[in-house]
Parts: sequence; C-alpha cells; structure tokens
Amino acid sequence: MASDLQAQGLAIVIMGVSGSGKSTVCKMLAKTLGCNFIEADDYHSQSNKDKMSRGIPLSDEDRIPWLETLSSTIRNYLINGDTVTLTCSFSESSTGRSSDQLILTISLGTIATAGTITLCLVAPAEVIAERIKIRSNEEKHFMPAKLLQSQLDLLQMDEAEQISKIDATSGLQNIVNSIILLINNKYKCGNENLLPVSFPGSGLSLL
Ligand SMILES: Nc1ncnc2c1ncn2[C@@H]1O[C@H](COP(=O)(O)OP(=O)(O)O)[C@@H](O)[C@H]1O
Ligand SMILES: O=C(O)[C@H](O)[C@@H](O)[C@H](O)[C@H](O)COP(=O)(O)O
Repeated sequence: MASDLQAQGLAIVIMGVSGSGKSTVCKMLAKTLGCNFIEADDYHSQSNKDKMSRGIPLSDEDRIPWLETLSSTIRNYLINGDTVTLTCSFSESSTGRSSDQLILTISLGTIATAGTITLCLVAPAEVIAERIKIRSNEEKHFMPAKLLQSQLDLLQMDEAEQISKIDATSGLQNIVNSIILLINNKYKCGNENLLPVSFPGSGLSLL
C-alpha cells in the first residue's frame, strides 16, 4: 500500500467554508513542501463566479463541471506521482453526501481513497464573517459575506471519513506545522520519501 501511495502521489485537500483560510494555508503549505498548489476557485466558470458574487449559492448542477475539471487536474498530478495541495469547500448534496467529495471519488476512483488526505479548517462564524467582510471590502474576492451562512449550513463532515479539524484561528505557521504533523502521522508507515518533498528550515520531516 505504501509503495502504491508513493507511485501515485498525494493530494492534500484543505477544506472549509469561504474565509476559513484555505487559500492562504494551501499556498504556504505548498511553499513549505515544495509541491504543487491548486486554487479550486480558479477552475470556476465565469458564470459560477457571477452567480456567487450576486449572493446566490451554487447548485450541484453548477458544481459538477467545475468538480470534473478539478478532478481530472488532480488525477494527473497523482498519476505522475506528484504531491499537490488544493483548496476545496465541501457542501452537502441532495443525495445527503458532500457533492464535492462524491465527484472527487467518482472521478478519481481508487486513487482518491489511496492518495488523498483531507483536513478541515474550522473557526467561529463571527471570525470568518469578519475575514470575508475585510476581504470583500478590499474587493479581493468575488464571494460575499452573505453566502457564509449557506456554507456553514451545508458543511458536512462524516465522522467515518476521519477528516481532521484544524483550528483556523491559530497563527498561519502553526496551522501549516499542524498539517505537516498530521500528514506525518497518517503516513508514518516506514516508507521513506513517501512525499517527494523536503521541509527547508522548518525542522520538520515527514518520516
Ligand atoms: N490563520 C489566519 N489568521 C488570520 N487571518 C487569516 C488566517 N487565515 C486566513 N486569514 C485571512 O482571512 C482571509 C480569508 O482567507 P482565505 O485564505 O482567502 O480563505 P478561503 O480561501 O478559505 O476563502 C484572508 O484575508 C486571509 O489573509
Ligand atoms: O461549491 C461552492 O459553492 C463554491 O465552490 C464555493 O465553495 C466557492 O467557490 C467558494 O467558497 C468561494 O471561494 P473561497 O471558499 O475560496 O472563499
């Protein structure tokens, strides 16, 4: 199993509602690990972005083409044995399962279950609302604070999926270090060089 993981690469999925810090943390993590970074928002169609900026939550239908493109991109990284960090907000679908995860699973097949680790950034709603407000006042992002509640309502984490929760109110370096330690613990299986990365200056290592 361990050597399969090495051959297939690893996708580190950082989930959480808008404003929880996914993009910031993912970028820092990718820089620390020296690996690839995917900003899921970059894969949205203009019409999806326009819809959200008007304060209308996306439907599963809106999300499907987005997730399919995202999934095939991730799949290519994994097949090439690369490590990639990506942002991903999960939402409950009409089937009662998180639609993002459902599509990722369908598209990635067994690779998804073998080669991904998912972590969720969590923080009190008021902290996140304040961050979104500041960000949208600076006109840095299409997502309005108005949609936060819909995302909090829909955020679904199945205990069985063992998604580790990360305190998103902590300092950014602490968050990144915690994530690295979690990955380290998950994959501490005696297989050296599981991730094709090193941690310059961090004093941390994966195995
Ligand atoms: N741990 C943190 N502490 C303080 N501010 C943060 C933290 N993480 C993110 N932020 C800030 O919160 C805002 C939203 O972060 P962002 O990474 O864009 O969230 P997301 O990608 O989940 O929407 C940004 O302005 C960012 O600088
Ligand atoms: O499935 C969705 O409803 C959207 O993908 C939605 O999650 C949106 O893209 C982000 O939440 C906004 O971007 P940030 O989460 O990066 O703020």
